[in-house]
Parts: sequence; C-alpha cells; structure tokens
Amino acid sequence: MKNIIETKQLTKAFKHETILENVSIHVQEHTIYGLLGPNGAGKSTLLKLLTGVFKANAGQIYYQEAPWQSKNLKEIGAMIEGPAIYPNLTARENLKVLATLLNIHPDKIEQVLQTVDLKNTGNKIARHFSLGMKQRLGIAMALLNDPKLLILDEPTNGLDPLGIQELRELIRSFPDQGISVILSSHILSEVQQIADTVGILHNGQLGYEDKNDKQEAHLEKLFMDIVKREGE
Ligand SMILES: Nc1ncnc2c1ncn2[C@@H]1O[C@H](COP(=O)(O)OP(=O)(O)OP(=O)(O)O)[C@@H](O)[C@H]1O
Repeated sequence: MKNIIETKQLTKAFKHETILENVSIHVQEHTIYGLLGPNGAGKSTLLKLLTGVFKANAGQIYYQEAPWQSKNLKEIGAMIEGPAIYPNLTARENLKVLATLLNIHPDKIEQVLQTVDLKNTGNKIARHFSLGMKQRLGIAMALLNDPKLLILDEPTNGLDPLGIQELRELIRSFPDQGISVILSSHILSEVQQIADTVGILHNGQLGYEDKNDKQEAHLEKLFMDIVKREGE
C-alpha cells in the first residue's frame, strides 16, 4: 500500500530547544494513523509541520511519495488545537464563510453537515453547541475541501464517553470514503480502539511505529516502556 504522507528524519527546534528529533512516520493510504504521546511530546508540532504551519530544521516530508509542496494543502484538511469556529454563527454560516473563502460550491456545505450529523442544528449558534458538536463542526470545516488526508489534533479531548464514541464512529468511516486520517491523542485506549497503525512519540522522538494489534495490554506496555526509558 502507498503512503499518503511520510516524514524522513524530521527535526524541529525552537531557538535552542529541539522539539522533534529525526522523526520518520509512515501513513498508509486509506488508513487511520494514531499518533500517541504524553503531553508535550511534540504531537501538535509534528502535525503543524505536516500542514506547513512550521518549517522543519532538517529532514523531509513526502506527500504521495513526492516532496511536500504547499499546493498539497488543497488535498489536506486539518483541525489542530481545536476547531476554528465563529461562536456567534450557526454551523451552516460557519461553513459558508469558509466555503466562500476557499471558493467551494455551496452544495458541499449540506454534504459535510450530513457527514458530521449537524444538519438539524438550524438557528443554534456555535457558542451554544456541546463540545462534541463543536468538534464535529471543526471536522466538517476540515472536510470542506474534499481532503484525501485529514489531520486531527486530539479530536476527542474533553468529550464525554458518548461524544467520544460518536466521533470514533465518524472517524472510522473515513478510510472507506477514501480519506486517510492522522489523529493525535495522549489517551492510549482512544488510539488503541481507532487506529490501524500506531506511532508513539516521546520527548520528540518516535519510539515505536507499527500496525495496531488491537490488544490494549500490549500497547500499554509499549507506551509505558517508551515513556519510562527516558528516566533511566
Ligand atoms: N511556537 C513554539 N515556540 C516554542 N516552543 C514551542 C512552540 N510550540 C511548541 N513548543 C514546545 O514544544 C514542545 C512540544 O509541544 P507540542 O504542543 O507539540 O506537544 P504535544 O505532544 O502536542 O502536547 P499536548 O498533548 O500537551 O498538546 C513543548 O515543550 C512546547 O512548549
């Protein structure tokens, strides 16, 4: 299977602090890649490199097996550090603003509202949405440009169990629609339940990357081994 995106020895430093060091991840097409790591591991920084927000100090990013270019962003949807929504607008209005900015046909708005199950929110403004609804609106915004790759930073953060389950089902439906997903989380069980491949990031280094064998105990041991290794 082809990689939709991969990094080779990616390194990022802010001033003199190295945040990511020689990180090589491989995200296969039509799969979900779970980027697992404790707080401060560098997950958001890595996702920002993949979306061109930050530039790497060293290493390369390949999108569909060619060096990453900013034009690839047309095929990438992202929600990093929470959904960028206007709180006083409805779901439909939020999407309309973005569709106008990106020159996207208005028909697409109804389609993404349907996908994230926000079609019936009518005149309710986003300020009054539950956290789960806000996350789903953020995902709808990321889907507006018909991405081949969806990048979601801690999408289930702060959600209750029902919200988490709804979002998990939504995200799990994407590979069958031809959308590859990278999601980050610091919650092991989340990644274990959703991802096809798991990458474990700790202190800016990728300590592990492999198929998710779906056994929580196995992943937990790996995670603890990698996180503890540092302190020895
Ligand atoms: N713009 C920046 N300038 C300086 N340091 C930064 C910047 N962005 C992130 N960092 C530092 O990089 C480190 C990794 O942060 P990052 O947000 O990537 O981690 P994370 O794994 O996403 O953590 P969390 O789960 O807490 O969101 C932190 O020490 C953070 O302070």
